[in-house]
Amino acid sequence: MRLENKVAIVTGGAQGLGKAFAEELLKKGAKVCICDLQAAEGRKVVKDWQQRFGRHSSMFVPCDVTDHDSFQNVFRTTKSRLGPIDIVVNNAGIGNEGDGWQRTIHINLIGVIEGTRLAVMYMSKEEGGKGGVVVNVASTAGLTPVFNTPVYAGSKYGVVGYTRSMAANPSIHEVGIRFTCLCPAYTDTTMFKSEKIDDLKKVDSNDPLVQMVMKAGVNTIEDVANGFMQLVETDNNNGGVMTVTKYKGIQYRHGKPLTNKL
Ligand SMILES: NC(=O)C1=CN([C@@H]2O[C@H](COP(=O)(O)OP(=O)(O)OC[C@H]3O[C@@H](n4cnc5c(N)ncnc54)[C@H](O)[C@@H]3O)[C@@H](O)[C@H]2O)C=CC1
Ligand SMILES: CC/C=C\C[C@H](O)[C@H](O)/C=C/C=C/C=C\C=C\C(=O)C/C=C\CCC(=O)O
Repeated sequence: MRLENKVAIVTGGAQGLGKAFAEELLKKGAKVCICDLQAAEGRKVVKDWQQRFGRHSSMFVPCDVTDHDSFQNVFRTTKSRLGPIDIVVNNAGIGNEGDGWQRTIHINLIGVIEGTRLAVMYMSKEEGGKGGVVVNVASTAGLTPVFNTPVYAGSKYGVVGYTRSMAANPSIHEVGIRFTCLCPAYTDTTMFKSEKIDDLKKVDSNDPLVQMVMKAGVNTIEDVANGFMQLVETDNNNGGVMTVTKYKGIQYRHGKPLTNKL
């Protein structure tokens, strides 16, 4: 997919991976709407991008992906201000395992399903759209058990299964949308820092969590953004599940689609 003048929505784009994904799309000439709970941060980020990439390059819409009306407003506003939507990145996520764990499922799984359904409504050729690509951000915690975050892992397993099932639709060619999944391992963002693993490493390198992280390694945000761009730009990867790990790099599971030369 050539990205020049394409229109993208990135949820959870005010910081971390979502912000990085949006910035890489802007660098390739796409126009991007980010949505997030963090309105002040989101507006600050977009103000910087408008100075760097042009006043009409990007926009921010405050949104809670668990609130259907607020989420639908993102699509409606993006289409009216930037044009028909080509790319939807369901990235927003949290990692709460304690009180209020249900919100982890609501944001990480139900929010992704909501965003994917809105993407079909706005991009499907059967609905008058131009087709496009959906990138649902899961995690390697959606592919392998993670003993200390079972709720989070459950939400991410759900994202992988849901996304692959959407891609398996026999009439997918009439819909004209690629459904893909991005599964990074640990990545150095605010979410990862909340795990306080670095503090743990100082105390007990025999801790099973430390050992799991040491085995998987910790990605930089750039490592994951590189995988993300490959996922978006490769045209024949419907159903593709991409892992990004420090020790294996970028890999597709279930067979590796060719990376088309743009
Ligand atoms: N950091 C890591 O180690 C990994 C992260 N991931 C996934 O990548 C995605 C992004 O993670 P990070 O950038 O690390 O997290 P982060 O915590 O740095 O950023 C998440 C963003 O999502 C926003 N957000 C949270 N709930 C929201 C809601 N209900 N509606 C709208 N926006 C909301 C937050 O305000 C924040 O700006 C998440 O889905 C996460 O599960 C996957 C694998 C590894
Ligand atoms: C509460 C959540 C907070 C932080 C967690 C991070 O955000 C992140 O999402 C969690 C990642 C967990 C990864 C756990 C194990 C990773 C293992 C590997 O990457 C290596 C093994 C398998 C890779 C998957 C596969 O190809 O089978």
